[in-house]
Amino acid sequence: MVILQAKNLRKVYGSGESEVAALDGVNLSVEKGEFLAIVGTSGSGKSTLLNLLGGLDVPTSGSVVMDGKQLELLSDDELTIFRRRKIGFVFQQFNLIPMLNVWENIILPLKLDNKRVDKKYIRDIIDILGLEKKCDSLPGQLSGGQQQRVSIARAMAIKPSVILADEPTGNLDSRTSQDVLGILKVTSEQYRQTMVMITHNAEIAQMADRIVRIEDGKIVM
Ligand SMILES: Nc1ncnc2c1ncn2[C@@H]1O[C@H](COP(=O)(O)OP(=O)(O)OP(=O)(O)O)[C@@H](O)[C@H]1O
Repeated sequence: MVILQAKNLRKVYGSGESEVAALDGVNLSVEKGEFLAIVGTSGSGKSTLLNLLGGLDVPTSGSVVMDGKQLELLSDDELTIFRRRKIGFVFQQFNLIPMLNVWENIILPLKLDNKRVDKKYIRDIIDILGLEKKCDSLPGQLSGGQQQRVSIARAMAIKPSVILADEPTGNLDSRTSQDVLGILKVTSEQYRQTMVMITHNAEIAQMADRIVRIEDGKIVM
Protein backbone atom coordinates (compact mmCIF):
# COMPACT_ATOMS: atom_id res chain seq x y z
CA MET A 1 0.00 0.00 0.00
CA VAL A 2 1.35 3.41 -1.01
CA ILE A 3 1.22 5.80 1.98
CA LEU A 4 3.06 8.75 0.46
CA GLN A 5 3.22 9.89 -3.11
CA ALA A 6 4.80 12.87 -4.86
CA LYS A 7 3.48 13.58 -8.34
CA ASN A 8 5.46 15.69 -10.74
CA LEU A 9 6.63 18.04 -8.00
CA ARG A 10 8.21 21.31 -9.02
CA LYS A 11 9.49 24.01 -6.74
CA VAL A 12 10.86 27.20 -8.22
CA TYR A 13 12.47 29.86 -6.04
CA GLY A 14 12.89 33.45 -7.19
CA SER A 15 11.83 34.76 -10.59
CA GLY A 16 13.30 35.94 -13.90
CA GLU A 17 17.09 35.88 -14.01
CA SER A 18 17.42 34.58 -10.44
CA GLU A 19 14.97 31.69 -10.91
CA VAL A 20 16.11 28.37 -9.43
CA ALA A 21 14.19 25.14 -10.01
CA ALA A 22 15.03 23.42 -6.71
CA LEU A 23 12.78 20.50 -7.72
CA ASP A 24 12.15 19.74 -11.33
CA GLY A 25 9.47 17.07 -11.78
CA VAL A 26 9.89 14.64 -8.90
CA ASN A 27 7.78 11.46 -8.80
CA LEU A 28 8.07 9.21 -5.77
CA SER A 29 5.98 6.53 -4.09
CA VAL A 30 6.65 5.25 -0.59
CA GLU A 31 5.06 2.03 0.66
CA LYS A 32 3.66 1.70 4.16
CA GLY A 33 6.40 0.42 6.48
CA GLU A 34 9.19 1.32 4.08
CA PHE A 35 12.37 3.02 5.28
CA LEU A 36 13.52 5.23 2.43
CA ALA A 37 16.71 7.27 2.24
CA ILE A 38 16.99 10.24 -0.09
CA VAL A 39 20.59 11.11 -0.88
CA GLY A 40 22.18 13.88 -2.90
CA THR A 41 24.89 16.51 -2.73
CA SER A 42 24.47 19.91 -1.13
CA GLY A 43 21.95 22.02 -3.05
CA SER A 44 20.46 19.05 -4.94
CA GLY A 45 16.99 19.67 -3.49
CA LYS A 46 16.74 17.21 -0.58
CA SER A 47 15.43 19.63 2.04
CA THR A 48 13.07 21.22 -0.44
CA LEU A 49 11.61 17.78 -1.20
CA LEU A 50 11.25 16.84 2.46
CA ASN A 51 9.58 20.17 3.25
CA LEU A 52 7.05 19.61 0.47
CA LEU A 53 6.40 16.00 1.52
CA GLY A 54 5.71 17.23 5.05
CA GLY A 55 3.47 20.12 4.03
CA LEU A 56 5.92 22.66 5.47
CA ASP A 57 6.05 24.39 2.11
CA VAL A 58 3.86 24.36 -1.01
CA PRO A 59 4.98 23.19 -4.46
CA THR A 60 4.99 25.52 -7.46
CA SER A 61 3.17 22.68 -9.25
CA GLY A 62 2.49 18.99 -8.75
CA SER A 63 1.06 17.34 -5.68
CA VAL A 64 1.75 15.38 -2.52
CA VAL A 65 -0.68 12.71 -1.32
CA MET A 66 -0.21 11.33 2.18
CA ASP A 67 -2.54 8.75 3.69
CA GLY A 68 -5.14 9.56 1.04
CA LYS A 69 -5.06 13.35 1.57
CA GLN A 70 -3.85 15.69 -1.12
CA LEU A 71 -1.88 18.24 0.91
CA GLU A 72 -2.17 21.23 -1.39
CA LEU A 73 -5.98 21.05 -1.23
CA LEU A 74 -5.97 21.57 2.56
CA SER A 75 -6.42 25.02 4.11
CA ASP A 76 -3.61 26.31 6.34
CA ASP A 77 -5.53 25.28 9.47
CA GLU A 78 -6.34 21.82 8.10
CA LEU A 79 -2.71 21.34 7.11
CA THR A 80 -1.50 22.34 10.59
CA ILE A 81 -3.80 19.74 12.17
CA PHE A 82 -2.86 17.12 9.56
CA ARG A 83 0.85 17.63 10.25
CA ARG A 84 0.34 17.47 14.01
CA ARG A 85 -1.59 14.20 13.81
CA LYS A 86 -0.01 12.38 10.88
CA ILE A 87 3.61 13.40 10.50
CA GLY A 88 6.54 12.88 12.86
CA PHE A 89 9.44 15.24 12.20
CA VAL A 90 13.04 14.55 13.23
CA PHE A 91 15.60 17.25 12.56
CA GLN A 92 19.35 17.59 12.78
CA GLN A 93 18.89 19.97 15.74
CA PHE A 94 16.91 17.91 18.19
CA ASN A 95 14.45 20.73 18.99
CA LEU A 96 13.68 19.50 22.50
CA ILE A 97 12.19 21.83 25.11
CA PRO A 98 15.02 22.44 27.64
CA MET A 99 12.72 22.94 30.67
CA LEU A 100 10.75 19.73 30.12
CA ASN A 101 12.09 16.33 31.11
CA VAL A 102 12.39 13.44 28.66
CA TRP A 103 8.95 11.99 29.38
CA GLU A 104 7.29 15.42 29.09
CA ASN A 105 9.10 16.15 25.82
CA ILE A 106 7.97 12.83 24.35
CA ILE A 107 4.29 13.24 25.20
CA LEU A 108 4.17 16.97 24.35
CA PRO A 109 2.66 16.47 20.85
CA LEU A 110 -0.19 14.47 22.42
CA LYS A 111 -0.80 17.09 25.13
CA LEU A 112 -0.84 19.88 22.54
CA ASP A 113 -3.55 17.97 20.68
CA ASN A 114 -5.52 17.07 23.85
CA LYS A 115 -4.93 13.40 23.10
CA ARG A 116 -4.91 10.61 25.66
CA VAL A 117 -1.42 9.32 26.44
CA ASP A 118 -1.17 5.58 25.73
CA LYS A 119 1.30 4.96 28.55
CA LYS A 120 1.99 1.34 27.60
CA TYR A 121 2.84 2.31 24.01
CA ILE A 122 5.03 5.25 25.10
CA ARG A 123 6.87 3.05 27.61
CA ASP A 124 7.47 0.42 24.89
CA ILE A 125 8.95 3.10 22.62
CA ILE A 126 11.11 4.41 25.46
CA ASP A 127 12.40 0.86 26.09
CA ILE A 128 13.21 0.25 22.43
CA LEU A 129 15.07 3.55 22.31
CA GLY A 130 17.00 2.71 25.50
CA LEU A 131 15.72 5.75 27.40
CA GLU A 132 14.07 3.95 30.34
CA LYS A 133 16.53 5.36 32.87
CA LYS A 134 16.38 8.88 31.44
CA CYS A 135 12.68 9.74 31.74
CA ASP A 136 13.24 12.31 34.50
CA SER A 137 16.35 13.88 32.93
CA LEU A 138 16.36 17.23 31.20
CA PRO A 139 17.64 17.36 27.59
CA GLY A 140 20.73 19.28 28.73
CA GLN A 141 21.75 16.28 30.84
CA LEU A 142 21.79 13.94 27.82
CA SER A 143 24.34 13.16 25.13
CA GLY A 144 23.59 14.16 21.53
CA GLY A 145 22.69 10.58 20.62
CA GLN A 146 20.31 10.34 23.58
CA GLN A 147 18.69 13.67 22.67
CA GLN A 148 18.12 12.43 19.14
CA ARG A 149 16.54 9.25 20.54
CA VAL A 150 14.15 11.44 22.53
CA SER A 151 13.21 13.35 19.41
CA ILE A 152 12.56 10.02 17.63
CA ALA A 153 10.36 8.89 20.55
CA ARG A 154 8.50 12.21 20.36
CA ALA A 155 7.94 11.69 16.63
CA MET A 156 6.65 8.14 17.30
CA ALA A 157 4.34 9.24 20.15
CA ILE A 158 1.55 10.33 17.81
CA LYS A 159 1.73 7.04 15.81
CA PRO A 160 2.31 9.05 12.64
CA SER A 161 1.59 7.90 9.09
CA VAL A 162 5.12 8.89 8.16
CA ILE A 163 8.27 10.02 9.96
CA LEU A 164 10.27 12.57 7.99
CA ALA A 165 13.86 12.90 9.13
CA ASP A 166 16.11 15.69 7.83
CA GLU A 167 19.79 14.74 8.36
CA PRO A 168 18.92 13.05 11.69
CA THR A 169 22.56 12.18 12.32
CA GLY A 170 24.01 15.47 11.06
CA ASN A 171 25.10 16.54 14.56
CA LEU A 172 26.34 13.15 15.74
CA ASP A 173 29.72 11.41 15.50
CA SER A 174 29.89 8.39 13.22
CA ARG A 175 29.59 5.73 15.93
CA THR A 176 26.54 7.46 17.49
CA SER A 177 25.08 7.98 14.03
CA GLN A 178 25.20 4.23 13.39
CA ASP A 179 23.52 3.59 16.76
CA VAL A 180 20.73 6.08 16.11
CA LEU A 181 20.17 4.72 12.60
CA GLY A 182 20.08 1.17 13.95
CA ILE A 183 17.40 2.28 16.38
CA LEU A 184 15.40 4.03 13.66
CA LYS A 185 15.52 0.82 11.64
CA VAL A 186 14.43 -1.43 14.51
CA THR A 187 11.61 0.97 15.37
CA SER A 188 10.53 1.10 11.74
CA GLU A 189 10.42 -2.71 11.54
CA GLN A 190 8.76 -3.27 14.90
CA TYR A 191 5.91 -0.81 14.26
CA ARG A 192 5.82 -0.97 10.46
CA GLN A 193 6.58 2.73 10.70
CA THR A 194 7.15 4.44 7.37
CA MET A 195 10.28 6.60 7.42
CA VAL A 196 11.73 8.98 4.87
CA MET A 197 15.18 10.25 5.74
CA ILE A 198 17.42 12.64 3.90
CA THR A 199 21.16 12.39 4.29
CA HIS A 200 24.31 13.17 2.38
CA ASN A 201 26.07 10.31 4.20
CA ALA A 202 26.26 7.19 1.98
CA GLU A 203 27.08 4.88 4.90
CA ILE A 204 24.00 6.01 6.82
CA ALA A 205 21.82 5.69 3.70
CA GLN A 206 22.91 2.05 3.30
CA MET A 207 20.88 1.17 6.38
CA ALA A 208 17.59 2.09 4.67
CA ASP A 209 15.43 -0.39 2.71
CA ARG A 210 15.76 1.73 -0.44
CA ILE A 211 17.86 4.67 -1.56
CA VAL A 212 16.83 7.29 -4.09
CA ARG A 213 19.33 9.84 -5.35
CA ILE A 214 18.43 13.37 -6.24
CA GLU A 215 20.57 15.54 -8.51
CA ASP A 216 19.72 19.08 -9.63
CA GLY A 217 16.13 18.65 -8.47
CA LYS A 218 15.55 15.37 -10.29
CA ILE A 219 15.48 11.78 -9.08
CA VAL A 220 18.17 9.86 -10.92
CA MET A 221 17.70 6.32 -9.59
N1 LIG B 1 14.26 29.84 0.18
C1 LIG B 1 15.02 29.71 -0.91
N2 LIG B 1 15.16 30.72 -1.80
C2 LIG B 1 15.90 30.60 -2.91
N3 LIG B 1 16.55 29.47 -3.25
C3 LIG B 1 16.46 28.43 -2.43
C4 LIG B 1 15.70 28.48 -1.21
N4 LIG B 1 15.79 27.28 -0.60
C5 LIG B 1 16.58 26.51 -1.37
N5 LIG B 1 16.98 27.19 -2.48
C6 LIG B 1 17.82 26.65 -3.58
O1 LIG B 1 17.25 25.44 -4.03
C7 LIG B 1 18.24 24.47 -4.30
C8 LIG B 1 17.97 23.22 -3.45
O2 LIG B 1 18.15 23.52 -2.06
P1 LIG B 1 17.93 22.44 -0.89
O3 LIG B 1 18.10 23.17 0.39
O4 LIG B 1 16.66 21.73 -1.11
O5 LIG B 1 19.16 21.46 -1.13
P2 LIG B 1 19.74 20.30 -0.19
O6 LIG B 1 20.00 19.16 -1.10
O7 LIG B 1 18.84 20.08 0.96
O8 LIG B 1 21.09 20.95 0.30
P3 LIG B 1 21.91 20.73 1.69
O9 LIG B 1 22.36 19.29 1.70
O10 LIG B 1 23.06 21.69 1.56
O11 LIG B 1 20.97 21.08 2.81
C9 LIG B 1 19.57 25.15 -4.01
O12 LIG B 1 20.07 25.64 -5.24
C10 LIG B 1 19.21 26.28 -3.09
O13 LIG B 1 20.12 27.33 -3.23
